[in-house]
Amino acid sequence: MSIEFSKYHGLGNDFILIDNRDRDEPRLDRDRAVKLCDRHFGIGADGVIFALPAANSETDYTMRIFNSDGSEPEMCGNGIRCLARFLADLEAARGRETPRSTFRIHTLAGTIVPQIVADGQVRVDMGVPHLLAREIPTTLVDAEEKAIDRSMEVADRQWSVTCVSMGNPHCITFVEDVAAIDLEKIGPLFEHHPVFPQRTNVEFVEVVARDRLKMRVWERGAGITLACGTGACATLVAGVLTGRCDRAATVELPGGPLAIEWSGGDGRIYMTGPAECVFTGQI
Ligand SMILES: N[C@@H](CCC[C@H](N)C(=O)O)C(=O)O
Repeated sequence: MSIEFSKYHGLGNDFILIDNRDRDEPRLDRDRAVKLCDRHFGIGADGVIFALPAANSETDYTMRIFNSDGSEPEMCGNGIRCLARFLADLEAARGRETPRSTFRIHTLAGTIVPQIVADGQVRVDMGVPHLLAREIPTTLVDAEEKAIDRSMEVADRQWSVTCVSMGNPHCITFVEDVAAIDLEKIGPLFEHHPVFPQRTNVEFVEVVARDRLKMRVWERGAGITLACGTGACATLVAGVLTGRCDRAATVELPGGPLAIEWSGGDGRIYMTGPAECVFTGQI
């Protein structure tokens, strides 16, 4: 069996994209996805994304994603920008008369709407953030409480953390110097900490200015990545909730910047950033 794939990245957060529009189940199982993500023995990627048929009449397509460890997250911000470009490319190749620039994508985190804008960047309506402990989920505070600037112990040290769900869980810590964090060591300890029953993504953030945040991430199921879209959104929310930043800011990641805005009107988060095709091939 041969399967066509495309490799895309959003600020170096890279994915193998599979056209899965002819069937409801992913064409590859999790074990195969893990092998393909391997950077030495496979294609190399942070995850595999499947473009599936619409789940209902309110959406155009469905996105499913496997992390490089084979687990399935609810959402992926950089991934959904890549998916939008991939779908636009597929529709253009099929000669669709009026190529779409906006897609309503069904995800495990609800409907997410990416839009390809004039300069080729993708602006995504990421929905509203969830803050209650049971929604993250975390047992750091009571189920109906919010974990904002709460203390937790990791590696014999107290960290002040804020927890935000963008459909997937994030634990954000503001630090003086983000470069000084030993992410390789500390990241997995947060990810697997017993207060996060579904594990967590963890972001370390330095406030450069009220509209500029520098962030490094350890992703659940993928480890250190060059960028995390949902993580950048969660970071801005944590910054606003703790009075550290404005509602619109640039989040600088190792792979480049993302523009994030938390609307004071509808409470939704908007993320704008690039997505590029690197190469295509056949498995
Ligand atoms: N890189 C992503 C997030 C991918 C999912 C994450 N690893 C998880 O398990 O929640 C992004 O850009 O948002």
